[in-house]
Amino acid sequence: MSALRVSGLAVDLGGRRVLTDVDLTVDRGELVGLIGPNGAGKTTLLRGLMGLVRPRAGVVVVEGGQPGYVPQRHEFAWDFPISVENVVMTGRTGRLGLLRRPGAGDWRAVSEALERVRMTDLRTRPVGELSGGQRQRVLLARALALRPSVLLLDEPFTGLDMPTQELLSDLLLSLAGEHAVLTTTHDLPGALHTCDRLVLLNRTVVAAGTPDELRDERPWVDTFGVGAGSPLLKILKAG
Ligand SMILES: Nc1ncnc2c1ncn2[C@@H]1O[C@H](COP(=O)(O)OP(=O)(O)OP(=O)(O)O)[C@@H](O)[C@H]1O
Repeated sequence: MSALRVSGLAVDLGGRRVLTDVDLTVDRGELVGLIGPNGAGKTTLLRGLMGLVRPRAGVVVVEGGQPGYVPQRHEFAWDFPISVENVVMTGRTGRLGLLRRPGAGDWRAVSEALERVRMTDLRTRPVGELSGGQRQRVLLARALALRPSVLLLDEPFTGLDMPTQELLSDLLLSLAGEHAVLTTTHDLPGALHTCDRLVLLNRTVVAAGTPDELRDERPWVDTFGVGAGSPLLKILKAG
């Protein structure tokens, strides 16, 4: 049984159909890349899987109930005066409720999550002082603090330098050992190199498969609407 199962998902925003008839699965042990042009509905799909937008139709089944969610970095208020470990604790506030103080078990989950992303040394640092790569790891730890089976990440590589991207992609690969990981990305070469499977999305799933199974140009042309000489297709050939 897949850790994440989506079937027939449709989402309307502002009176317009943004996603239609989306089917996908992600198994524990898989790192799956969600790829598509700007406006394809990638973020909307992740938000639909999180229950942040109400689907018009379809079924979403998530092992363990709630996925861990890593939003785009710019969506987080980094200038708020709060330490790394307290940001990671907010990943559990849904569990805590408003009136209960964090208990030993909550702090243990936070410590484990910080250890997993190798941020323990910086746990008391104000988040406003962190680099982009460190911030990305804090958001990942915040998602891990819930100990989810399914991890959803929205463009985690954007704005990171190459070595930091490589570190993060190694981290995601190792997390995929114990989780089902679905990540949106515009880094096509990175996705072809790293992901177990790719899902090409443009309002619906145009194609899905391993990078090897997606060597053919057709689904990429259909997804991105590019012409024959497009650099995107050259990346595909080079990969
Ligand atoms: N709150 C909203 N109200 C109405 N339309 C919206 C809303 N949020 C997003 N949309 C529209 O839904 C479509 C999908 O947007 P979404 O952000 O999911 O795309 P995306 O694939 O994540 O794009 P990008 O790669 O640019 O991040 C776009 O046409 C966008 O304009």
